[in-house]
Amino acid sequence: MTADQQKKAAAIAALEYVKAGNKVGLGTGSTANHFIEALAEKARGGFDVECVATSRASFQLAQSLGLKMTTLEKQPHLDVTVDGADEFDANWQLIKGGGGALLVEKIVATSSRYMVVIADQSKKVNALGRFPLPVEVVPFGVNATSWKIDRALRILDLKGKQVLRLKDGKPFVTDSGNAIIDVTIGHIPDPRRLDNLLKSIPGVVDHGLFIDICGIVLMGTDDGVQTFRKA
Ligand SMILES: O=C[C@H](O)[C@H](O)[C@H](O)COP(=O)(O)O
Repeated sequence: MTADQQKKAAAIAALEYVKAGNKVGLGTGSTANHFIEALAEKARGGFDVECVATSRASFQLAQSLGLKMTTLEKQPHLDVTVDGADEFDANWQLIKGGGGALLVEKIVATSSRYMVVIADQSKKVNALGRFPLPVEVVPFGVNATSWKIDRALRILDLKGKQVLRLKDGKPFVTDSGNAIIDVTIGHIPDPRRLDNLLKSIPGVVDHGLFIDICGIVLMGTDDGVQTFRKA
């Protein structure tokens, strides 16, 4: 199976976690797109759900496929969010934000009774940190914020190589109007502590560590979809 086929298999398996009448958070990215397509197909058959998207791209896709859309303002409590991830570990901790949607994804996921992550098997890691950690920052004072990120890493005896994310040669702008600094760290021994330290920096809006947010991971493999579920 290709990685994309694994993503699709996981996305289809996630349909089982959505019940008729549910308010559903729709993730962002190539894996989440498979889920949006699968859910839209089910909805065309009369399955009634209302969805909140985590990005403009997901909103457009979902709407174009006929899914009934709402907003978190109108529906602040969702039943389930289904989203992809850049990495997940054995404790259901994640790194997300490769597509730049981490802030809204985290708001939507934490407004849901539970979050289901769908992934191909390349996303499973022994320890978080192989994927550069996306940190969403306010554009004002970005160099000062970057220095404070460095200081936070040093407190944990970590070093990180920071790169301002670009798109078409210009700073990438998130749906919320912020910039992203991608921080290559390597093995993150204490993601929870890093989460707290980064969140305490003025100028950091949020970051891609999703700690204690996800309870179920569905991973596509060559032998079918494997379920990792928190007890
Ligand atoms: O910002 C983007 C999201 O966090 C994505 O869910 C994540 O990057 C995984 O994307 P993909 O499913 O395309 O690998």
